[in-house]
Amino acid sequence: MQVEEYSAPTLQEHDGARIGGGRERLRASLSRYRLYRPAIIAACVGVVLSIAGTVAVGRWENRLARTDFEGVAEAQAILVQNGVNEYVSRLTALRTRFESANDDITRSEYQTFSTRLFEAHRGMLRLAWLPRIKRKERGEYEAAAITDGVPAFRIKSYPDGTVAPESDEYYPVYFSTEAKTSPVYGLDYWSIPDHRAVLEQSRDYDMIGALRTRQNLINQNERNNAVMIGIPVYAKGTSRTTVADRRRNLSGFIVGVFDLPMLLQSVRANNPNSPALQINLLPPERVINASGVDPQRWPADPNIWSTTLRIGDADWVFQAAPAGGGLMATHNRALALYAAGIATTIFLAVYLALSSRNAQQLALANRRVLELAQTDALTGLANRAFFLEEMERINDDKNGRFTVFLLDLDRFKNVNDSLGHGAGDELLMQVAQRLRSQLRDEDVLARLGGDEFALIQAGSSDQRAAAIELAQRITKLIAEPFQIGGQRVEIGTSIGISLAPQHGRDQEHLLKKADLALYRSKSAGRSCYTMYDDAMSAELEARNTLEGDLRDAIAQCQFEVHYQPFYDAETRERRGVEALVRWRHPVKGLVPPDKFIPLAESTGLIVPLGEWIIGRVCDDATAWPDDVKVAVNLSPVQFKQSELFDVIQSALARSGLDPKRLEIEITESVLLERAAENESFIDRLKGLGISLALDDFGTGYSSLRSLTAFPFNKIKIDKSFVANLSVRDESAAVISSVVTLARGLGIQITAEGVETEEQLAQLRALGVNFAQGYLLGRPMPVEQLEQHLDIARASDETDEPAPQEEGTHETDARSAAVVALIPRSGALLSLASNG
Ligand SMILES: Nc1nc2c(ncn2[C@@H]2O[C@@H]3COP(=O)(O)O[C@H]4[C@@H](O)[C@H](n5cnc6c(=O)[nH]c(N)nc65)O[C@@H]4COP(=O)(O)O[C@H]3[C@H]2O)c(=O)[nH]1
Repeated sequence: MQVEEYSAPTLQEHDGARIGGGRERLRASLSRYRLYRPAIIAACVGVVLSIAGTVAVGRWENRLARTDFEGVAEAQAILVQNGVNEYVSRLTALRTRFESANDDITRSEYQTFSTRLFEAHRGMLRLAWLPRIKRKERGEYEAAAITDGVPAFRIKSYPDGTVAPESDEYYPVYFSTEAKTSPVYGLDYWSIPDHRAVLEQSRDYDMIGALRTRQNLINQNERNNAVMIGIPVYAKGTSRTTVADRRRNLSGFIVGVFDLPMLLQSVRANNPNSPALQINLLPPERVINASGVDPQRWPADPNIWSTTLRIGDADWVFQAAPAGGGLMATHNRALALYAAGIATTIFLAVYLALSSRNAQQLALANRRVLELAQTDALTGLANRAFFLEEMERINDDKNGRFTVFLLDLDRFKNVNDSLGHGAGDELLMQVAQRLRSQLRDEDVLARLGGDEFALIQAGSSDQRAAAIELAQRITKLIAEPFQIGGQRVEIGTSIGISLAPQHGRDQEHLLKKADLALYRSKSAGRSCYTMYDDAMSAELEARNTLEGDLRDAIAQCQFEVHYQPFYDAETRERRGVEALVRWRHPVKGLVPPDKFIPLAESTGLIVPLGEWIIGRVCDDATAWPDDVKVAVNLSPVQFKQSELFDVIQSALARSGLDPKRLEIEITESVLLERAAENESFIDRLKGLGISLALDDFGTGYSSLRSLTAFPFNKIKIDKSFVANLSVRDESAAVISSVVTLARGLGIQITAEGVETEEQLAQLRALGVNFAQGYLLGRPMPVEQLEQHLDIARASDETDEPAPQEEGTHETDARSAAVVALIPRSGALLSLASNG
């Protein structure tokens, strides 16, 4: 990872889908319509049904009302007919009276008789006697009337009321129920054309004539809706057989005027429960229209009911209409039904709308829960669960051809550790965005957790080529620098690929194989991709077998600790030994640590194994002379165990080994994590008197910062530097600088892997403190070492060959050969001399 200052950070926007506003709005409207469709349909159906119901009930109500109305109108017509009949019968009674008495009736008799008739009938306006006055009788009559108390009685003409001109005969109002001062007295009905026509007809045919009077005659207060009935009176005892008889013998007319509204009022007063009607009475003149319909008898208005009334000798038209203008019944039921229908509709529509909305909200909530369950919260990608489901779904498709990629970010941990988790999160989001940009819609991208991503590439014609092409693109894209919080960050990605159906169909196999390939990419140096092949499975199988064996080995104590001595580079005096573990495999023989330590570390088995080693080493070392120090390697995995300090302390306590004789060797990678915890752990170790060595210096990170940050007592220069001493001048230069630096810090230096005298001489010249290597002694079992030490002590006088490591790799003969060679190297001599 490289971290540099970056001045203008620009974070790319999340590449969410953007759809045109118009389409979006249309889609929103459609989905709203779909949501509320049941409510809308219910509302429409409800309104239609309400209207239909209202119309039907309205019609039914109308029919009812019409029937009611017709019944009432008919009853009123009967009542009016009765009233008219009664009225006419009274006029007829008056005629009888006149015809029996003839001229003998005096004004006062008339007054008495007619007032009785008049009072009994409220609709009557006037009852009058129109005598037939011949020209020569005029003066006599006028004088008699005045004598009777009618002031200034004169026979008058209609319409201006002036004195009537000379005529053969007159029919003036002579007797009347009016007050004697009324101007009606003397009015000649013969001068009123329509009155005269009716009267002439009634005279000629001895019938009761009737006339609808529409104009005020004399009295301005006279009502318009009046009916005049005229009855001819013939002279007593005269013939009335022919028209001529009747014309000749006519002595006058009884004229009655009754007011129609008043008559109806009186009818209604006698029937208070009858509903109000507007009633019209039309005279018998018939007007037939073009279609042959009598508009009076059969009016177009359906609200008018009509019948005929017999008045006098003619049929009059009686018309009745509801007083309010419409039919009598209101549409209460229809309105109530309409109101109830609309209210029910509204209720139902609102209920359905709310239910739909609730259902939608529930569905949305469910979908959100499902989404959350399927989505990685940080990146918004699919999560592991969804990814597995998708694989299964695609697997179910018989023709499913797809490629599985597993991706692991390289150096992501360093970003997290150095820039913080916020930066780590931001980096993951940007990685997700870059990956997404490389995929098609049908591909599936997921974050499985941490810095692990996975994707399914949908099948294409050349699956393998397409997979490689995509892997190359992704590797290149992720290797490009990121800008995180104003800083430039460089990482990489390792990819493992498996193909379906070639490498299997079910998700378990495909993921396992992609994982194996990923493992290979990582061990191959990262930032690369690997496609699965069957050899990887074989390797895995071997590894699994080894893991099983390793577990058994720990249980069955198949391990041994061998010791390799190290010496003072200058004097070649022994200084101590390094403990190096070996596995005595029942079948494979002695297995070196680099074949099982990494596996023990990845499986966590290193923890119990390491605990055993420390105990073993402490126990062994207590038997050795005090000047022999013992160094133990600690794995980074052990270092993370919080119990490690207690393990070391109790091993020391149990064995009684002086902590000053114990040296802990760690590699620099241990120090890169958990700096604070490491510092306190190291302080506690040093507090006990244990010394600390930095192993494999020159490989890996080799940061000088570690040297100054932690209180190392020793640096162990890696054997690769020593091997290169004679080949590359830089190696000597590096060792020289480290020696200078270490001296300045008060740290001692051990050179590992010293195999030749030349190397030893060079190292000595460079100022290295200690030397360790095959030249001086290979790792060896404890008995051999102890024997060697004893021998060494005992052989102060006798030459002894340098001790050799035993093992299945070396035959006894070979060991003997090596032993035979050692004295020629001179190492034994120095051991012996310094023993
Ligand atoms: N070519 C060459 N090699 C030489 C020479 N002198 C010593 N060596 C080898 O160099 C390795 C030194 O150990 P190391 O760097 O700590 O490297 C060790 C150490 O990292 C690890 N290891 C060994 N024992 C333990 C242990 O008990 N615990 C832990 N955690 N790691 C251990 O395994 C590594 C390998 O151990 P070994 O196979 O024993 O290999 C040993 C040793 O046999 C030489 O002149 N030439």
